[in-house]
Amino acid sequence: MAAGEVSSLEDCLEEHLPPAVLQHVWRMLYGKDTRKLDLPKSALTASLEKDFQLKGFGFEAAIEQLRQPRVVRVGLIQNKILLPTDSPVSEQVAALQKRIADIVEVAAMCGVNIVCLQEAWTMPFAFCTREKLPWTEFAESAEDGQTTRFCQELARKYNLVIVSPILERDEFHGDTLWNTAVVISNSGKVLGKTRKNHIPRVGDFNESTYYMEGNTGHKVFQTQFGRIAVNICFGRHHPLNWLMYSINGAEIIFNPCATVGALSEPMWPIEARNAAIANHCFTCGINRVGTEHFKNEFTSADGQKAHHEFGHFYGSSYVAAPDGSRTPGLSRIEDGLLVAELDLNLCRQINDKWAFKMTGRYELYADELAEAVQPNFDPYIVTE
Ligand SMILES: NC(=O)NCCC(=O)O
Repeated sequence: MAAGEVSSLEDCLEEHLPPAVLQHVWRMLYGKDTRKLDLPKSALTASLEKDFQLKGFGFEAAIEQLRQPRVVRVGLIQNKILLPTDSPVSEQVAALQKRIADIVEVAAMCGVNIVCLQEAWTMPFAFCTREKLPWTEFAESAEDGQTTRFCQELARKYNLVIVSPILERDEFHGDTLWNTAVVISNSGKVLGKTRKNHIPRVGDFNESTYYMEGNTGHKVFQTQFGRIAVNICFGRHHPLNWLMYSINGAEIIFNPCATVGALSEPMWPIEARNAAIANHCFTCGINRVGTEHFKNEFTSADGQKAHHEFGHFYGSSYVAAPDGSRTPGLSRIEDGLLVAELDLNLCRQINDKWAFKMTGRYELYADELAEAVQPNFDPYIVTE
């Protein structure tokens, strides 16, 4: 176990609660039981050899008369960086690519159709430092950068869709940097890209020093395995961001993140799960793991001493379903692959049951928000 870090909430409960009680606690905390997937022995052996956690769970939907089940397997990958942050940029990227290639191979063995990697997966989360070099050197073209080409090869080889969140350099628009997820089809083609809409200005997340708020709206990508969208990290705090992906038809919304325990851990199990409930879709929260060390000290502008570390990235990646159930999380300290089998029919079944879309009264909010964003907005407060 990493110094001072608990491996997971699930491990703590299993260690300390009697089995008869545990069963009720799981139901109260995680809703309807998810089925444990029977993953191939070869995949389990490979995950042990390559030293990452492998877990698999399935969500059920009711059998319908007129629609076949729409079963898809997603793979969520969380990982530490591998080399010291002052190693040459190209070596850091190459080491991470090798690690991801190993984990994606196991995802393919488990029949995964769509893989999502963590936010800015090719690099340390160096935005705390506010230094430009060498971090901006990790930025690449979304269309034909070496990371996209690497993912294209994997996508073709294993016939799976890959969501690859990177730091993007847009050479055609003044070398602008963006925080972008590239969606690569199982055919190997780049289906498109979608940029992070909401940029944090909290704690050491000094990301606004590097890139701009995304300008790609709320795109949804039609893949062979269902309609997917990507709400990058800080966007998970914004219910309207999730809502717009859902309004555009997303059945699965991936939420690749980089976030640390002291800041956001109490929010983590709630936000993506609530979005799955509110929007009748599946959501997948992915967070990196480990503690990253930077050579030069930086301050948090809070009067405390300068330091070299951002804090602990607590992993805990999970999948939530529209009926409010969720998988257990991956470890808080280890690399991991979470495989989840989803029947996308569950989205419409829950929509028909709870009807949050039908009862949403969006026209009320459209009108009121249109007024609220005007410079001369007068808040509707009733006084005596
Ligand atoms: N990467 C990122 O946007 N992190 C912000 C902190 C958080 O949302 O928990």
